[in-house]
Amino acid sequence: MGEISVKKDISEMSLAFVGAGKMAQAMAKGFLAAGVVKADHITATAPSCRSQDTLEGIGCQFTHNNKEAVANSDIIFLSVKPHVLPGVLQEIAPVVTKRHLMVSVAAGVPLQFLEEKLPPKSRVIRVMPNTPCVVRQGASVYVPGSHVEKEDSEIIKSLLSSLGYCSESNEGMISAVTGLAGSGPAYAFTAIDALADGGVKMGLPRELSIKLAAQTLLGASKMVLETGKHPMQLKDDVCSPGGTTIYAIHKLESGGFRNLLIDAVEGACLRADAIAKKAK
Ligand SMILES: NC(=O)C1=CN([C@@H]2O[C@H](COP(=O)(O)OP(=O)(O)OC[C@H]3O[C@@H](n4cnc5c(N)ncnc54)[C@H](OP(=O)(O)O)[C@@H]3O)[C@@H](O)[C@H]2O)C=CC1
Ligand SMILES: O=C(O)[C@@H]1CCC=N1
Repeated sequence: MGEISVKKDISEMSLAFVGAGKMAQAMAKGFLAAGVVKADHITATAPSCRSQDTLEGIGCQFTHNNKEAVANSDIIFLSVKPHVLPGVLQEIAPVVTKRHLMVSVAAGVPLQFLEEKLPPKSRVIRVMPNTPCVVRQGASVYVPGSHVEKEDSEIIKSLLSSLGYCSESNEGMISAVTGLAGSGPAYAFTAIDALADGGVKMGLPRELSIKLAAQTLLGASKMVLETGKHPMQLKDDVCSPGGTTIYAIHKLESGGFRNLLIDAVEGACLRADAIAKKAK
């Protein structure tokens, strides 16, 4: 996680999450764990009280009033579901000013749509984060809108880097990023659960199975990131000739394991594209 020097003091800035659900909570908790933002500088909004205890429990403010939260904050994370976003943009547009840096995490909602629904020249950035932000192991990209200044991008890069890996991207890539990294944790959780089932089937206790499965994926991921070796070379290093692993790999290949993962990324990517078309 590289440190970035930003002239404005981010720790003095106030953040609002419009939408206080799973993604907002993951980011808010990650920011607090990283110590980049003060808890009492974060406000989250939602129509119900579902998330209130969690947000207040970590020292953040919670309100049902979107306009007030936006008016009193510098950086606004639009963290409602994509189909809810048009109504929210219409509601908050009257209080959005030059002060505000608007950051949408909504899958599939294009920058042009966001910019058109907000006052002219609004500074808008599109971000695709993922839930491992909560443990500061997120993988995010951001795409600056047409009226974003260099320092705005630096602020977002600095904030997102505190939550894990982050890079600037272009909007043409963001659906694919969504299919791979935005949705990706769900594939990994499913893989961990299935591996744990395998352990249980072969006689291991459930708790040990889940730990072994999760730590195995964590260790393998770290090896890819830290050795710089190609994943298939690392796979070959585990496969002893005539040993156990190549028998398992044969089973995976027979079942179309790689095809399924490629299809999964493609499916989520195409869904993000379909959401984008609806927003136009
Ligand atoms: N979950 C993920 O892994 C990821 C999600 N995203 C994006 O993040 C966004 C949020 O997703 P997620 O957190 O999963 O969804 P959740 O359903 O967990 O959260 C949505 C939040 O929006 C609130 N909300 C609903 N209507 C309004 C409104 N009119 N004004 C203010 N808040 C409102 C909900 O309140 P209430 O609880 O009262 O209904 C809830 O707090 C989506 O656009 C998604 O595409 C992006 C990357 C990853
Ligand atoms: O499933 C979704 O639509 C959101 C966006 C990426 C991850 N979760």
